[in-house]
Amino acid sequence: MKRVVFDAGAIATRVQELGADITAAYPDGDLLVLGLLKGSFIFLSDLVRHVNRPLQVDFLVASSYGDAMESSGVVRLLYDPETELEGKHILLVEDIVDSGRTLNRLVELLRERNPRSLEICALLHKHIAHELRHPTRFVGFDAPHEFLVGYGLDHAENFRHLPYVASLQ
Ligand SMILES: O=P(O)(O)OC[C@H]1O[C@H](OP(=O)(O)OP(=O)(O)O)[C@H](O)[C@@H]1O
Ligand code: HPA
Repeated sequence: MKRVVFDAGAIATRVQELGADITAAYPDGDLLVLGLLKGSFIFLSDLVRHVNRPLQVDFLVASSYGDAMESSGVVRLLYDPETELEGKHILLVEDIVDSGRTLNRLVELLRERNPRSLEICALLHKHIAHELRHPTRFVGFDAPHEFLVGYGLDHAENFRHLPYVASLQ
C-alpha cells in the first residue's frame, strides 16, 4: 500500500522556494546544474524553471539500488557528462539522500574535475547518513525513514511518474 507523504501542491511550493534560494545564492549565475539520473529528472525540470539566473543543464547517471530497497554500496557511474566542469559553479541535483553513499562517491569524482564551487540540492533528505563528507546546502524536505516513491523516485523502476511522494511502508 502507498501513503502520500508530500502531495503535489506541497512539492510545487517547496520547489519554488528552493528556486528562489538558488537564485539568491548565485548572483552572477554561470551555473551548471548537474542532475543525477534517473531519480532527479522531474525535480530538476521543475526546479530549473524557478532559477532566475543564466545556467546550463547536464546529467550524470549513477546507480546503486538496482531493484532493491537497500543500497548495494557500489555506486556505478553509467554516464559521465561531456560538459567541461573545471572552473564552473556546479549544483548537483539529487532526488533523495538516504545512506549518503551516492553523494560521497559523486562528490569525490566531481572534485577531481576542479569545479569553482560544488553544492548539492536534494528534494528529500533522510538525515541518516552519518558519514556524509559534503553537506547538502539546499534541502526540500526532511524525509521519514521509509522507502519513498514518486516524483522521480522508483521501486524497481515503477512509480517514478507519480506527481506526489509516497511511502511504501
Ligand atoms: O544516499 P543513497 O543511499 O546512496 O541513495 C540515494 C540514491 O539512490 C537512488 O538512486 P538509484 O541508485 O536507485 O538510481 P536511480 O536514480 O536511477 O533510481 C536515488 O535516486 C539517489 O541517487
Ligand atoms: O527511499 C527511497 N526511495 C527510492 N529510491 C531510493 N534510493 C535511496 N532511498 C530511496
